[in-house]
Amino acid sequence: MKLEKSSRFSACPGPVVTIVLDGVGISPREDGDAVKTARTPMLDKLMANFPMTALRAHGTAVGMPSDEDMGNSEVGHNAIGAGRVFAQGAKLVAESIASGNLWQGQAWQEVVATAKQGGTLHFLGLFSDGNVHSHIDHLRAMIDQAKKEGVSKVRLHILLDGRDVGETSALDYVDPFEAYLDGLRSADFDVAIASGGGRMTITMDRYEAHWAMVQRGWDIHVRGEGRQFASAHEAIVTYRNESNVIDQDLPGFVISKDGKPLGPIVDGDAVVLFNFRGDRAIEISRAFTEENFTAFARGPLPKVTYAGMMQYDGDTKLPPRFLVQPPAIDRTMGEYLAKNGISQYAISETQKYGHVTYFWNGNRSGKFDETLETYVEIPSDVVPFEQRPWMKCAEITDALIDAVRSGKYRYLRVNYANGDMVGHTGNFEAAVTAMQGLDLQLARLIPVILAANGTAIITADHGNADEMYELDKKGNVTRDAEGRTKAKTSHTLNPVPFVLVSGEDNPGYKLRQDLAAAGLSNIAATVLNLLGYEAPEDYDASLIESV
Ligand SMILES: O=C(O)[C@H](O)COP(=O)(O)O
Ligand SMILES: [Mn+2]
Ligand SMILES: [Mn+2]
Repeated sequence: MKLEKSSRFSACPGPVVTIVLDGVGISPREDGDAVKTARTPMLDKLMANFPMTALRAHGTAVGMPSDEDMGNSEVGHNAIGAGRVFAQGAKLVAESIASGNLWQGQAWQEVVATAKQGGTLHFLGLFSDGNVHSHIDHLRAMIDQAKKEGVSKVRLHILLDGRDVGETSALDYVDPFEAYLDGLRSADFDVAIASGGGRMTITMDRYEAHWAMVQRGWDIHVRGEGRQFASAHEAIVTYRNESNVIDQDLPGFVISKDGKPLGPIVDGDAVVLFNFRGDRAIEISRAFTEENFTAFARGPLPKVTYAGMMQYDGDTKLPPRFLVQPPAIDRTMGEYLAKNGISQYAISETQKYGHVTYFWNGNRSGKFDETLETYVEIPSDVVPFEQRPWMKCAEITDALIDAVRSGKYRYLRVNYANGDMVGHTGNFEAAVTAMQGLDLQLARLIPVILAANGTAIITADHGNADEMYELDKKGNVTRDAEGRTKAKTSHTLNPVPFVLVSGEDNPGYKLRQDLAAAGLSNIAATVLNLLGYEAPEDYDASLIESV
């Protein structure tokens, strides 16, 4: 894994810093664009005065099945870190189902065998077609197949989305699905929704930001302990009437009959977590599989056959049993740098910490080199982010400035969560404030990088805050008769900025103009060139050429 010194590019005399503004895309319109609406004098100045281009960050450019698929943090950071595009979970699972390979795999066969020995087969996961963490079609295919293979009892534990899909769309998924289940149910096939809740209140925490969420999910799905309803539909309607929250924040519920939960998880059952993306699947998978588990009081651990849709962590091999082989992301830029003795620093706050470490390194939670790499996590607030739209961007910047000034690191990277985490709340004013808070930090950080003779790359992993209102099919903001807009909480299909900021008048390179559809996977080669190396042959092209 030796990197060749470049004969075309001289190494940047100071540190190279990649700044990922999570969820900050470039929208073609002004309406509902919190990025343009925000007063961001620093970002504006940088975009106007330094070489800039727009990068594709969605669809096939990041390994998603189609260009209708928005980008997300996993596929975006994977592409940035690996310098190549890998077919991603969404695509691999769909293919594995279409080809039938999934059913041939040992994991599926063990799951089915467990259920056929008298256990219940449970499916747990994000219940939408967002295609970020999961897809409801994969769930359907597995239920159909389980029935075909003679499984007699299936229970579903559904996490309501409202974050990768419309903010109040839960019933658009639940109602047709109940009708589909009605059609499947027979004397020898018993299938029902057993529990659920909003994805941001139960089960799908990430990076250990808030274990209490996972504990609530555990109690609801596994122990059947929670407020009882006759159906998921009833739970959703009741909660919506009681409090004005969007789907992702709906409280958990247990479906019961005569006071008895319909599907607690017990010894001898099989459990499939049908999310393919790992960040929000790891904690609950640990709860199901770790013998010595201390994150919360789990109670007795039911002896189940547990399978993830994928293996979520390539370093810890979690979970050991999984249905589809994850993308084989290898030879990431982080690994190359580590193996060539180049020091690295990565920082974010908890909510995005794994994005600049685990996703960046091809879904591996460890380091390549303990001595050459420093990873810093600033603890995130545990509050709704519309209440703290600045999040931890100032604290991150404090630490990053120290790291740049220390002179210890050749390559640094940071993820600022604001555009994305506040974008997901659907609160336009908060998203504007988030961008303004971020701009203050760029105004502190950039001069420090330039004073160290460094180069900064400002970019993003996908859009979010750039489109805070739902659009119609023609791409115009939807307004009702009173002119009211509908909040959009999900990511966008927009490209993202790539701004190359350096203090040198003649840095010896310029942006290439001949790359037709450059995307996030072109960043890694660019970074290696800026550090004075040629990129590995199979990396996607660099965005710069020497002059
Ligand atoms: O997990 C989430 O919060 C959303 O589904 C996707 O957001 P991210 O891809 O930016 O993390
Ligand atoms: Mn993101
Ligand atoms: Mn996001």
